[in-house]
This record gives sequence, structure tokens and C-alpha cells, in this order.
Amino acid sequence: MTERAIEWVHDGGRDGRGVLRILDQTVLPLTTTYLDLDTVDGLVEAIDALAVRGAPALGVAGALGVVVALDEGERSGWDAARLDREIDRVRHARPTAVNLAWGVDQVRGLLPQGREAVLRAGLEVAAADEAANRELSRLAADWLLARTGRDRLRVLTHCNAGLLATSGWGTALGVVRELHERGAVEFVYADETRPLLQGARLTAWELAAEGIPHAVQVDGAAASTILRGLVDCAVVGADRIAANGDVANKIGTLGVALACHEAGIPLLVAAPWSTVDLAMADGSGIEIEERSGAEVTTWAGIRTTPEATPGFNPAFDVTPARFVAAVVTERGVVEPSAGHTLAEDPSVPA
Ligand SMILES: CSC[C@H]1O[C@H](OP(=O)(O)O)[C@H](O)[C@@H]1O
Repeated sequence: MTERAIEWVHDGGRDGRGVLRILDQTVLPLTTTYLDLDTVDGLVEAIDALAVRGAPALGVAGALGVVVALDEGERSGWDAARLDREIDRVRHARPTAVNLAWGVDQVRGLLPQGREAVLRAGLEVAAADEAANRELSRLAADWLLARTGRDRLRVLTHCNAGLLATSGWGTALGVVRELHERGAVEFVYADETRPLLQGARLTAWELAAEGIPHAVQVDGAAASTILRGLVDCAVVGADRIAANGDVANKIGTLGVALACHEAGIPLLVAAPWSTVDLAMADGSGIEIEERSGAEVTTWAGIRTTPEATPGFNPAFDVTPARFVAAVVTERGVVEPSAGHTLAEDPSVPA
């Protein structure tokens, strides 16, 4: 699979100075459409609509979004104060994934050094993310095979944490790719992940493209799939990992974690270190994005509830550290359910 969720196209854009190109994930898997974003409005709208999504990809969107704002500001004659406000609009486009703000903050301080320094830093964020995802995938695959004692794994996934959610390779799905390359994937049960169906639309698209055996299941099937012994582990991504190992991830992850705990199988969280928020002592302070209820009460414009029925739509939940067997980043493996925290030496070897 060659598609990238997000990349800087150097010869694109109105003035040939380059443009931020994303693969529009709102229309996958039926349509492959790329959007060239050269305004802050366009980028913020794409982030809000989940045309670009996934914590690591949002980190890249934040970093390269500073270049988008700088270029638009030069075209539009913004002063420094306006530019700062527009960059903040990108930074605050979605609250839960720490990566978006982190990506902006990696780059905005370089503005006094000029556009090339800013662009170079943004490109480095993208390259570092893909490298981190490949390393964490290797560490996670090693950990899972050792922990389960099996040489082929049946895996449950939730949402999409693949190359579509990153600048390349993927995190949770990167682990599945790594296992598949080793001939160590027996089967993948992919939760459809309502209401926006990231699992059914995006994870299935990635797994099918790689020829990885899988099936999509309704989210409500996850607990019984786990407790019936049909899977050996669950592997998920993350949007923000607190210092103590509490994990914010797509709504429904907590239910998967509870079932894994009851079944005695590991829940592994795969994420680059840019998803770790050591300033957040535990998950109680993580802001959970509340999205439009219409995402719950309609699908493809068709209402599925009575007109008067509102939708309740928290986009994420927080899984307590005691239910997280491993958090795997490119720096190593931490085992929160065994009492370890991310605040310890993050280079602890797997
Ligand atoms: C590696 S992606 C991390 C995370 O982001 C997704 O959320 P969204 O689709 O709303 O951006 C989901 O929680 C993934 O697990």
C-alpha cells in the first residue's frame, strides 16, 4: 500500500512553494481523493471532519500546519499577532490527541529563523513519526510473541491506528504489519468502531490491501469475542497517554480493556512517544472530545433514530493503567498493569 495520509508536496500549491496534501479519509474506502490544504480554514475543517485523523497524523498536521499558516499569512499580509492566532486555531482544532498541540509546538518557535527552518522542522516531525512507528512495531511484536507464547496471533483491533492515522506504517496496525511480515498473524477481528466506522472503513481497507486475514465485527461483539477465547490479545493506538499509564483512545477501548482483563489476555497500546503526556499525571485530566450527536443518530445522511432523539457522542474514553498490559513506544516497553509508569526511564528495554 503506497497511500500516505498526509505529506508535504514540494512542487504543489498556488505559488509552487509547496502544499500540505492529505488523503481524505471521510470518503474511504469507496473513493480515493486527495485534498491540497493551503489555508488555515481548510486545514481546521479537515481536522474537524476527520478528513485527516489519528493522533500521530494530527501531530504532523500541526507541525506542517504552521507552514500553511505562514504561507497564507504572507499571501494575506497578516501581522505577527494574526499569524499567532491562526496557528492557535490549528493547535486547538481537536482537544484529546496531545500530538496536535505537540506538533505545532515543535515548530512554531522556529518562525524567527524563517520559512525554510520551519518547513524543515515540520518534515522532520513526519519522518520521525514513521521511524518511531516501525521501531515500536518491532518491540511490540517481540513483546506479544513472548507474552503469549504463541507463534501466530489472533488479534483484536479497535478504530484505525494504521498508516492512515500516522505519517507512515501505523502504530497498532503497524504491529499487525510487523507480525504479518513475520508470518505471525493468524486472524484479525477489527471492531467497526461506531459512529464514524474507522475500523470498518479504514482498518479493513488497510488489512485487505496487505492480504491480512480479517473480519469486521460490530463493537458490541468485542467483549464476547474476547471472552470466548477467539483472540490472544488486543492491540490499539492512543491519543494521549498519561504519566501513570492511563490511556485515552477511541470510545469503546475501555470496554475492550475490561474484557481483556477478565479474559486474562493482554491489551497492548502502541504509540509513538509524541503521544505520551508526562505533564498529565493521570487520565482524570484528559479532555474528552464531544462530537455532534448527529454522528450517532444518522449515517450517510439517513436518520436512524426518531427525530426527537438526541445523540450522545464522546469520541474517546480513558482506560485505567491497571488494565493496560503494555504501552510500547519507540523508546521501549512499559507495563502499567504491573505498576510501571511512563515517567520511569522511557528507554527501558523491551
Ligand atoms: C494511531 S491513531 C490514534 C487514535 O486516533 C483515533 O481517533 P480519531 O479517529 O478520532 O482521530 C483513534 O482513537 C486511534 O486509536
